[in-house]
Amino acid sequence: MHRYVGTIGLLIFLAVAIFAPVISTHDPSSYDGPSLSPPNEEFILGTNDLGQDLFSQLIHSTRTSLLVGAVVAIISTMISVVIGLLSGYNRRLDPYLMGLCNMLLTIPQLLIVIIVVAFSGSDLWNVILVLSLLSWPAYARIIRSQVLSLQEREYVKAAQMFGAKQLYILYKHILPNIHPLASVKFITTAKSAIVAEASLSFLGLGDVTELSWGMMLHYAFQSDSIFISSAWQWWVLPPTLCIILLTLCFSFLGYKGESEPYKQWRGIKKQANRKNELLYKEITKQENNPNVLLQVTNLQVRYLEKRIHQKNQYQFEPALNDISLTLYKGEILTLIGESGSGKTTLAKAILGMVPNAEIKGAIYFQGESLMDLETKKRNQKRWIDISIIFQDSKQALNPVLKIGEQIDEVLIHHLGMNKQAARERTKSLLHDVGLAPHILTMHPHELSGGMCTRVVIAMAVACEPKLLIADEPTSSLDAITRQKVIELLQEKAKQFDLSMIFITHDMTVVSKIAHTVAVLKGGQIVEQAPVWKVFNHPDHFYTKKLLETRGY
Ligand SMILES: Nc1ncnc2c1ncn2[C@@H]1O[C@H](COP(=O)(O)OP(=O)(O)OP(=O)(O)O)[C@@H](O)[C@H]1O
Repeated sequence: MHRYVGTIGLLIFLAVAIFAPVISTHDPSSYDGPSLSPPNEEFILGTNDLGQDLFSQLIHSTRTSLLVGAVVAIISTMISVVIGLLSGYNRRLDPYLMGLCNMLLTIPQLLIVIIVVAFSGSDLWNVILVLSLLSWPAYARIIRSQVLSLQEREYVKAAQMFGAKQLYILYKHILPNIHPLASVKFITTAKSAIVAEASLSFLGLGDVTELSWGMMLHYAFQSDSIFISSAWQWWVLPPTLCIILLTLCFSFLGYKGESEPYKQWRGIKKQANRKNELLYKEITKQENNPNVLLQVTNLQVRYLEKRIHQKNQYQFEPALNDISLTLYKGEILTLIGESGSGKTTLAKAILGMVPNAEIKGAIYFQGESLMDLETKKRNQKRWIDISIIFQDSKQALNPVLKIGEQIDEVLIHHLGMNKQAARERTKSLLHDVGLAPHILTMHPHELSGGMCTRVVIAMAVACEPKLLIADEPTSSLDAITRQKVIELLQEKAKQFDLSMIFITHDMTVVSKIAHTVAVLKGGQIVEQAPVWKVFNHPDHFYTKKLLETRGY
């Protein structure tokens, strides 16, 4: 909607600029009327102190503002993109180009513009050139960072490895990712160039041979009559409003409003919340079993992004459908199923970590409804009551913090320990997971994948939670390390009377660690049973197929 308003507004301004000679009723520079005439039939917006028609001046000024905005935006965006690309690609040129950027960024720009225009003459093209040359550095830096980061992405590396030419990579992978930045740069620069030109003209530094809204304001404020008569209403207000409206049109153009699917989505979420309320009431009526740790009832999760568009209607496909499961204290439940069956979504839904999704159903933890909790309270449960270990342990650790600091942070923030006590406990936690004390001062990139998994396990059990959710923690480990990590988790489960939801594709791991197994297929649990039953007498044909393909 905002974009439509912006585009229509800009098109109107553009049409006015193009057809200015046709729309205007007088020659804007001729002295056709009486001095300071109020609006009347002949002079729609009245006249200025020299008897010139203000309406015609206003219409012709649109050309100057649009010209300045468009040309400055084009030149400045092009310079930003070229300098950003050169700097990102060429390591030799980079320090010089970035040095220039930094220098230009530290100089007060308005002052420079005023000095340069004052000395070089206030010709409109001088103003355009100065504004263009001073407004590129900030975005050139942003584009350079983007180029540097894109060059490290897997898909760019893969393209380089299969021998793709630099131009191909630039066209196919780099430019499409820079395009949104360049669009934003264009819009913001056009907006500020229009305001800058108007300000310069207002200060008397504009081109006196070109009509502009700023120049109209400059002449208006030079005339004493503006302060003692009502002439300001037709001399000052219209150009001021035009500047505001044109910049607003650019702002609207750059504003990314709520998309159509999102609007439908909000309606769906509202309905879900109402249904959830009814379900909670029903469940809370039921008696609580003290041995039940986690109770998931009729859980349905639909992602905003997982949708199909049919007959002008968006349909959001469920990633999880009607999931119900019970986890008892001390139980280790493994979740198995093919890729995309919803295992990770279930883990994240329990922790409330799927923000862009509609969630129906109920999740009770120790008799308390997790979905009823405010986000802050639910987040507080993380680490203390429920911990999660993600698939890629290295990614879960902060690369710029030392391992010791990361574990200390959990203990200090969640258990309120002082620094010294936290450090002692961190040492003992690392010892428990079989890591030497010198790990404390190392960064994640200095550790192997298996060591990172151990660190994450140490963090996950640091606050002695009741439930640990482990999402394929062993998938990237070799057989021996995998075995060690499994034993470690079993030991921790015993030590802290921990219940666990363990997600894995590995049947050997299931057979070693699980008490019960839940088999997920297409977002639904097709079978849930004790591990011996699943391995010996699976009920569902999908479970049988899954076991057969894994050689069981
Ligand atoms: N952020 C998301 N936005 C939209 N759809 C998503 C998102 N995350 C997951 N999905 C979809 O939800 C479904 C379940 O995904 P999920 O990651 O839970 O599967 P999984 O069983 O954990 O897979 P894997 O074993 O490969 O990790 C998939 O169809 C996936 O496309």
